[in-house]
Amino acid sequence: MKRDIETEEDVKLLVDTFYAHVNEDGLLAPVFNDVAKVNWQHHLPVMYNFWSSLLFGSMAYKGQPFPKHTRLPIKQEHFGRWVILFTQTIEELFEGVKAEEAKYKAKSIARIFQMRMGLLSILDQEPEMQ
Ligand code: HEM
Repeated sequence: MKRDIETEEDVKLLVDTFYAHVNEDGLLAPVFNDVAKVNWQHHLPVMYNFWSSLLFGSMAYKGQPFPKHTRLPIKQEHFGRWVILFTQTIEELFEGVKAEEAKYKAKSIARIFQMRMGLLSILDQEPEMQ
């Protein structure tokens, strides 16, 4: 039986596994590596802090995520894939209340980003992302 997300080590495993999947994905990997030229040694610890703040209220993340995304060439299909990979990663590794919370928060933030980028209207049905 799988465990829930309980420790900082669990968050690290979640983030590392998720971005490993992102890096194998034909749609998302080029955005991170070719367009944004992400420095993974920098980005991964930022994402540990982000998810630790969201799930455990650690307050370790102090940034503003949205502006980092506005100039990326990303559309609904990219967000859809991001959410699928994130959901699959959680389900691969964990189960429980925090695991459900992480999936829900990821979906909600993806939806808010898309609305702010004009990719999704408040009236749109939630796309099938499961
Ligand atoms: C199509 C989907 C997405 C793509 C392609 C994408 C790509 C990126 C890129 C390229 C960066 C900048 C990394 C760097 O240069 O250091 C970034 C940062 C970040 N992204 Fe995303 N992202 C996506 C969706 C999301 C979603 C849904 C969330 C939240 C649930 C999220 C949270 C963040 C956070 C917290 C940062 C760090 C911002 C900072 O440096 O403070 N991203 N993302």
